[in-house]
Order: sequence, then C-alpha cells, then structure tokens
Amino acid sequence: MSTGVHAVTTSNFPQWDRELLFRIMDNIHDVVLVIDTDTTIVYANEAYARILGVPVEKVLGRRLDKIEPKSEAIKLMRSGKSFHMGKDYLDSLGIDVVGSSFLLNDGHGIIGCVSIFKNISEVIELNRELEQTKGVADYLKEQLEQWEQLPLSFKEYVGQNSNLKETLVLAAKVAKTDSTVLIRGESGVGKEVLARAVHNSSRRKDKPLIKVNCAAINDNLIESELFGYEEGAFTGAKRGGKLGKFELAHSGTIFLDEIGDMSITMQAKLLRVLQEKEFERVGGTKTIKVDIRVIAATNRDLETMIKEGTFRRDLYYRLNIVPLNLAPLRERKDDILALSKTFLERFAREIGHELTLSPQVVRFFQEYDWPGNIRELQNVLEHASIVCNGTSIEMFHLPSQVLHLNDDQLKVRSKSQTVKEIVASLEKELILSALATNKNNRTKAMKELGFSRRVFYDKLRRYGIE
Ligand SMILES: Nc1ncnc2c1ncn2[C@@H]1O[C@H](COP(=O)(O)OP(=O)(O)OP(=O)(O)O)[C@@H](O)[C@H]1O
Repeated sequence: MSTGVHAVTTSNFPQWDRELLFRIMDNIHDVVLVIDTDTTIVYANEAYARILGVPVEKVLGRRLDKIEPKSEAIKLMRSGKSFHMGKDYLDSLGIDVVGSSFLLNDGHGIIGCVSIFKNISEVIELNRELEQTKGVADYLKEQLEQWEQLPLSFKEYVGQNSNLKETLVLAAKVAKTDSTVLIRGESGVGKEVLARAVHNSSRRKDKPLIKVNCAAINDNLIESELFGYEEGAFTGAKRGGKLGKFELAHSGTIFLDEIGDMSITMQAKLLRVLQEKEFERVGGTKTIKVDIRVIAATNRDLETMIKEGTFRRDLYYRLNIVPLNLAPLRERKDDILALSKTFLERFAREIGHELTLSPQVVRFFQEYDWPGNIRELQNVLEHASIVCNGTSIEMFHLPSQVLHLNDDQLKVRSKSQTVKEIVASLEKELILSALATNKNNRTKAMKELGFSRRVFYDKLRRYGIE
C-alpha cells in the first residue's frame, strides 16, 4: 500500500512511523541536523554526537545562530535560496565538514532547514600535510640553488675561543628544548650556521627548518610570505592560494633572520603568532594553528631600537628568552687559523691541490679587523685560492680591498699608536697593496710608489716583506 510519494508498506514491512524514521536517521553515518525558522535545533541524529563529539542533549533546543553564526545552514536561511552544497567550517568545534543543506517546506511554507554533512578534518589535515610537503620540496629546491656548505651541527662548528665555547654550550642545551632563541651578532659571524646547528640538534631535526629573511622582503609582501594567502586574496594571487613560511615550518623550526629589520606593523602581527601559535592566511577567515619552534637573529641594537620606538618591547621580551651572542671575529682571533684551515681544505678539494698560508698572510690575518667577519674571511680565501697558482697563498693573492685600511681602522689605530708607527704601518700597507695590484712585480710596484730601488728594498727589509 502506498503511504506517500516515495514509500509503500508491504506484509513484511507493515508500518512507517516516526520511531522507524528516527531509527533510520540514527543509522546514517553522516550528521543530520534540523533547525526551525528561529534556527533552534529540533533534531540531531546519533552521528552528530559520534562525529562532532558533542552529546545531542546538549544542543537540542539551542539556537544554531548563537553556536555557529557563520555556518552554511544559517547563511541559507538568510539568503532566500533553497539549497547549498559544499564545504563548511564549524568555528565552535574547529572542524571542517562537507555536505548539503536545504530548506524544509511542509507544504504550507518553510518550517526550517536540514543539514547533512560529514567531518572531513582528517582529509583536510592530510591535504595540508601534502601541501606542506610540496611547499617544503619547492623551498628546498630553491635553497639548493644557493646552497652553501654550512656546518650542520655543533660538532662541525669551527671555533675554540672560550667565549664561543660558552655560547655553544648554552646553544646545545637550549637546542633540546622548544624555547625561542635569539641569536645576536654582527653580519657574517655565523648566526645562520648556529641556527642550523640548534635545529639539527633538536627533536625537530627531521622536520623542516624554514628561513625567512625579514630584511629582504618588502612590507607589502611579507605578510603573505609569512602567513600565506587564499585564492583571490589580491590581484596576481596564485590559483589555490599559497602556503606561508609558518605553515611550511609546521612541526619544525622557523628561522627569522634580520628580525630587527621588520616593520613595526609586521612586528605586531608576528607577536600574535608567537603568543598564540595561530594566524589567518591573507584573505582568509579560518584560523590556522601551527606547532613551531622560533629562532630569530639580528645584527641590530634592539635595545636602542626599543628606546627609539622602532622595535616593540613586548616582541623583544617574547624573543629574548634565550639570547645567544656571537662575538665578532676580531674578538676571537684565536679562531682565525682553524677557520682558515677549514675553508682552505674545502677550496683545495675544489681546485685539486693543497693550499697553505704564507707567514706574512698569517700575520696579516691576525692584525686585520675583519669587519665582514667569517663571511669576509671565507671570501678572501676563496678569492686567493682562485688567484693563486701554486700552493702557498701570499699577500699579493689577497683581494685589494682588504689591503686598504679604512678610516675607522685608522682612527682606532691612532688611539694607541704614535704618529711614526701609524705612518710606518700605512707605508707598509701601501707597499703590500702596490705589490698585490702588480702581481708581486717589485719593479712595477716600486715605480708606482715613486721610490728609488735602494729606498724600496730597504723598506721591504724593514717591514719584513719577502
Ligand atoms: N663556525 C663556522 N664554521 C665554518 N663556517 C662558518 C662558521 N661560521 C660561519 N661560517 C661561514 O661564514 C659565512 C657567514 O655565516 P652566516 O651566514 O651564518 O652569518 P650571519 O651572521 O648569519 O650573517 P648575516 O647577519 O649577514 O646573515 C657562511 O658562509 C658560513 O659558511
């Protein structure tokens, strides 16, 4: 016997009643939710409790526009449309769902809305992991192109200086924790190398270490670079949106290099992420949570910047939990030879024969101030290893800019030296420089400097130039 448009009864299936319908609904694996025109929840099936983790009794009689004001069911009730299908995000539970909603008409008019949906958080999470893996692969490909052979752990960190050792001991201790680390030091002292060593000695070592150079990205781009963006967030945005560095670093470490160069507006946004470990993509509304370890580095004087109002005090306290200070190379000259040896071994492998430093170069390296620190030392040796044909690196193999003293160095010298000593050291530098530019051709250097042969050789002897 027909009981309605889509149902019949038979001798084996004699009746259709309310209870039977509810039993069927309770066996549906998707959530079924019915609200009335006031958005009061009048029905929820058993899957509701199982999938969303909230007992049905807790929600029956409550208004959905108070619990989930942004849900698709509420939007549908207000839009005048009758049907919606697609993804939704339940803010109150932090769950992604997919399904459909339709307005319920009892034949006389609209009496409510029905939503049927399933939890797809796991799928979304898997997708996010996939996107992250793809993003990390792209990032690593990019990095590979500019790859430097950096030491990867504390073991390989070159340096015996006692201050450096203290810093390394502290760094190794903090590496085992999840604490935020702030690395301070002049440009080229090895802050990035230390950041890598900390990451590689932490429990996150198999997860990504993502670097952001805060000084290299302009203010308009840095927000989307850090937090990513949704499709259509701005003109030129990629289809499907883009993951930001914070999402790429999820479960790993983010290395915020040159943090002192970040604008004050971005500092405020960064502070929120550091405090809450959550953010929204540019053009997005969904809050994304990340599990990250933060390592920041700067060569700027943050304390003065705070006084000048260009660096936020609260951000400073957030970052400065474990400060690691790396001294400039001029204050750890005892490490110059060990570092030189490491670099020379590397360059010797590249050019295929051994390389050593002449005694004059060793002496010069100890006297020189190294304003560009370890990076400068590495560059000087790379230059010399290319220019040098034999195995011994001589003064004239060094790049001419290191042989010229700058004004600052002259000022420093003048404090502790007599005029006679300054003139002598300047004269020596000029002779070394003339020899370097003339590829050690003494006659040419002598003529360039306007000395007679006797005076020139006398000076070479006096200054120990061989
Ligand atoms: N202890 C070390 N052993 C070997 N090489 C090192 C060491 N420290 C630094 N270097 C080398 O010196 C160069 C500069 O190091 P790094 O980039 O870490 O400096 P930085 O302080 O981060 O510089 P910047 O502030 O300019 O970013 C790198 O090429 C690195 O290979």
